[in-house]
Amino acid sequence: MIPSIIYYSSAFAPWKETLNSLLQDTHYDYQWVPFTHLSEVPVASMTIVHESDCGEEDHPYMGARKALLLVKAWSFKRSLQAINSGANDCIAYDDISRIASWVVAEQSRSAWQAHSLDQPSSLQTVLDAIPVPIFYKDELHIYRGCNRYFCEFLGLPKERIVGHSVYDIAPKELADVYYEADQALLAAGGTQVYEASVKSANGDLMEIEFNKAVFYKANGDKGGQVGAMLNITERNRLMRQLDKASRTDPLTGVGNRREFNIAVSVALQKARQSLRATSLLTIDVDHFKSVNDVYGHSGGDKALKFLVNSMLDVLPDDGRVYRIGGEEFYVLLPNNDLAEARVIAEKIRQHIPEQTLSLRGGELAMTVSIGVIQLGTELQLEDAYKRVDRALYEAKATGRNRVCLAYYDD
Ligand SMILES: Nc1nc2c(ncn2[C@@H]2O[C@H](COP(=O)(O)OP(=O)(O)OP(=O)(O)O)[C@@H](O)[C@H]2O)c(=O)[nH]1
Repeated sequence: MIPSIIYYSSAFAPWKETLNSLLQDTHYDYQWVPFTHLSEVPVASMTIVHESDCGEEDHPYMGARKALLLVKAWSFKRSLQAINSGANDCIAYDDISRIASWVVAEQSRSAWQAHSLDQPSSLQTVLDAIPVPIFYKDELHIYRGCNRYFCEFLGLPKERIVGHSVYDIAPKELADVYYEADQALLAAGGTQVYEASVKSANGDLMEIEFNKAVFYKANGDKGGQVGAMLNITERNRLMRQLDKASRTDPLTGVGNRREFNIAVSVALQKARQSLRATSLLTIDVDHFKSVNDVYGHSGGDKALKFLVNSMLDVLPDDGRVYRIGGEEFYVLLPNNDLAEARVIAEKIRQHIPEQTLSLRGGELAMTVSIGVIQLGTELQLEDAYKRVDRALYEAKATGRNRVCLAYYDD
């Protein structure tokens, strides 16, 4: 017969021989192994630990090691406290006959458990068929089951997971985080959904959506929690890609009106905090229709891209260009007042005609008309857009290739 191993902590050593002689009357063989810290003891072992050898940091390890806690002064309250902390049972250290019956009962229970774990269940087959890592833990945070994908995700065989605490399968820093989250969910009950970055067994960093729920025993007590880990890395990547596309002008690569609306709101908020002024230029290409007429639509497209690059040449580092309409652009200057914005607008106006683009059919040089306004609060934005449009119209009406300023007092 294979001897059953009993792990024991040092303060119990003087009582070991007395217990051993009692156990000799049973039909079992026992092997004794001393330990100094519970984490050294293999999971699912029979463990006898004296309270003087056990601190609070050992509690997460107790449940997975079927720890019998021996106490100096036994009371029902003390026993309950120990069991709630993860101990399998709690007995007075000198109550040797009770300790002996615990050892025998535990040994026979383990044999039954091992037997039932070997039996495949239909629930396990269902879990294994779901292509998402799934696990369940009892109220002491011990893994009681998981599916094939959970094992693959962790890169561990099932025997290394089931019956183990999170401290047995994850580094302590991570285990502390999981343990705390599990405790919070168990205390609150119900369900919990959150996203976290997790490293899989092959080292890939994945974005995971954890869906967890507390389950209850037949008597209504909390039994533990189940968790499913949805890999949302690809979904999030696509969402980020879609979001970027929805804010970008595909022709020129600069932001569109949607991106501008977000940017102007952020700029005004920052400007209020830093007491800096923010200004806006609205820029429209002069006689752009004739560019299309002469060089064709694709020539016009090239001209628009070229124009954006020419504007960027002379913008301050924090200035941003947005394409608002066909050949109309906004330039947001988050740290410039009206006077500074006017200087920048003039630079753009002069710089653009100096740039020539070679197109099939000839060399193209363009001019632009520009309206300039210093922005007020977010509430005044609609009014500001109207006013700066009027300034642009004035630039067009008074000969084009001009900069006109907009004010609030007209
Ligand atoms: N190639 C090209 N042309 C565009 C695009 N979007 C708008 N347009 C053209 O831009 C031209 C705008 O013409 P108008 O609004 O009449 O203005 P304009 O000719 O620039 O004249 P002013 O603004 O009055 O100086 C039209 O011919 C549009 O077809 C685009 O994405 N690509």
